[in-house]
Amino acid sequence: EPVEDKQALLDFLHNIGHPHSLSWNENSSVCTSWRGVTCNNDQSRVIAIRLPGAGLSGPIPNNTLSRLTEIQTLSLRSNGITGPFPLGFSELKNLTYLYLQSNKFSGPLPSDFSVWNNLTVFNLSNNSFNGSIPSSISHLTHLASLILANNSLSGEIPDLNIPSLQELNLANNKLSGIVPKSLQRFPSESFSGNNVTYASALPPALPVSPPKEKSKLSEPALLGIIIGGCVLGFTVIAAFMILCCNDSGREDGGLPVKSQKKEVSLKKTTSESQDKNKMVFFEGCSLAFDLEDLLRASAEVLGKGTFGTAYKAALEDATTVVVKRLKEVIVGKREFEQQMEVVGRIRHENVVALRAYYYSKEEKLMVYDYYEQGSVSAMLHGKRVEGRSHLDWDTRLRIAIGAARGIAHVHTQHGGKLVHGNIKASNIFLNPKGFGCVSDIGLATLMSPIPSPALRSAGYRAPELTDSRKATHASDVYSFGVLLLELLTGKSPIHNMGGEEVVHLVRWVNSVVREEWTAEVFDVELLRYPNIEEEMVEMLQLGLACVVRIPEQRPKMPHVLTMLEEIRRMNTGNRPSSESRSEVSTPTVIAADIASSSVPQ
Ligand SMILES: Nc1ncnc2c1ncn2[C@@H]1O[C@H](COP(=O)(O)OP(=O)(O)OP(=O)(O)O)[C@@H](O)[C@H]1O
Repeated sequence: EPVEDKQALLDFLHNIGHPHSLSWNENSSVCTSWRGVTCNNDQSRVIAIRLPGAGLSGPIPNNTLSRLTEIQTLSLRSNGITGPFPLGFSELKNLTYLYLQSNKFSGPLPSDFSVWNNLTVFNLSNNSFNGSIPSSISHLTHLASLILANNSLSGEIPDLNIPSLQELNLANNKLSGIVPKSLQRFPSESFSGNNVTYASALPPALPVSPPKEKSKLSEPALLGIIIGGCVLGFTVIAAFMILCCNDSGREDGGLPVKSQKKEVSLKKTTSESQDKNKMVFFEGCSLAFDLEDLLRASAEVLGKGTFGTAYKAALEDATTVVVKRLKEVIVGKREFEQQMEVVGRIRHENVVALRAYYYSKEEKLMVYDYYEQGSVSAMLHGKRVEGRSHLDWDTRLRIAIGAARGIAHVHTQHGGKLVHGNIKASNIFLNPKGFGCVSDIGLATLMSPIPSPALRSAGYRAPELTDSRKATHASDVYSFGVLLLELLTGKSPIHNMGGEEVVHLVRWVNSVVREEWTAEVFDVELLRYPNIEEEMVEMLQLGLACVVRIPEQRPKMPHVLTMLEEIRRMNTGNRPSSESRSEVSTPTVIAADIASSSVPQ
């Protein structure tokens, strides 16, 4: 039990306005039963406080939360907290996520940023902070998100040279002067509602293209983004698991614990009229269940994705389905239903069938078939299960061809207007014939936009796509190209090469191909197969064509499919024997061809 942290929290609560409902019992364990408090694994320190919308009021009492020296996440958003920015927070050296938005803070922003070496998200929006934006913010070398919108900040925007910064919002303040060069890569909305101008002739809405990089990807920007992204992703998953396991009485639809084995119930603590909102089943669905069955089913969390949480649910008749509980659906019922009708009608062996959906104000569920083998991402990057072999070349080709067939089919739907919008290895499964099939179709347009680039989707998203809802056929092709590179290299779209350097797959492959070729680009697991270099190189060329920067220059999905099928024909029909191939080009030689033909990023 972290006794000192516990006392600091009690001192905090006793000295700030709070409703009766928020009471921490001194005699109970701070780590397991205090609402909004998370401890580290050995329960020796408090590492996160999350009290959003908890009804806190008045200033943050001095020398209370600042004693939580191991805290990483502090969320006090949407309360009625007044007074200045608590100076003691600047001493919290492990702080990574700070959410103080939507309170009544006033006075200047902090100016000492020397201790926050890990700060990744800094959100002070919707308060009454005034004074200028300190240039010392650029000491925050891991900052990915800086949100200071809707305050009364004035003066000029400092030249914030923070390469890791992905999201910036300074809108609706009293800022003036010129948007510094270092921040012109952000869209004009980041600065709207101020009196600022752009010095350069560049159109403000367009992000400034980054300077053409040289061969190696050593940009600190990427490093920051990725490390920030990884930390955030990790923390979100960890926090989610902790919430699932510990927080049984949540009001926000949290998942009551059933057992220690992460088995959860889908039933929400809130009740709602289920009569009006029935499960809608699609044709060909032999599943017989209603919402009650689904909510009663014993479920297991498969993972939390961009659009919500996926559960594996075992129905009483022993059928297993995947239930996706969507969050942040921004469209109304009608639009949601229309999209579901389009997606739910698709019956194709390379598209994961949407079996049913449920829509109500409080709950949006989608029901899919369950794929026991897991996703292509898990197959490629997951822990090697004893006895399970790695993905051989033929399987990878079948994954690519199947996924391409599925996506090409999706692109023909709804008068050619349907877009997948979220192609990535974790959304691709293997159908019974061992070919890829795609899931998660058409959800991006229904959900609130994912900040650009979404941490989870980073690496797959086409560079032109600033709003995740505006995906196009061409941006799908880009994401598919990344998938091809992933299958070829065995590397995640954003990965670490061993040292501290973080690599963006597309740029890395491009740079290797452009510079001096090494066969290293291919997954070492594939090198054990004889005579597949030519196919791999063809596929590499295709992948690189899909990920060119200019959307119009990317091939269309049917063409990509044809090319892949041709590669497979090479594979199954025309593959020369190992003897006759021995004098054929090595990857090194062939790569030179690619280098001269590929379009650089
Ligand atoms: N039909 C399914 N069968 C088996 N596993 C699934 C199925 N659908 C999703 N999963 C797995 O559940 C986990 C969570 O899926 P989910 O789709 O919510 O997140 P994601 O794929 O990581 O991101 P996104 O939300 O962007 O698709 C992933 O590991 C995914 O591969």
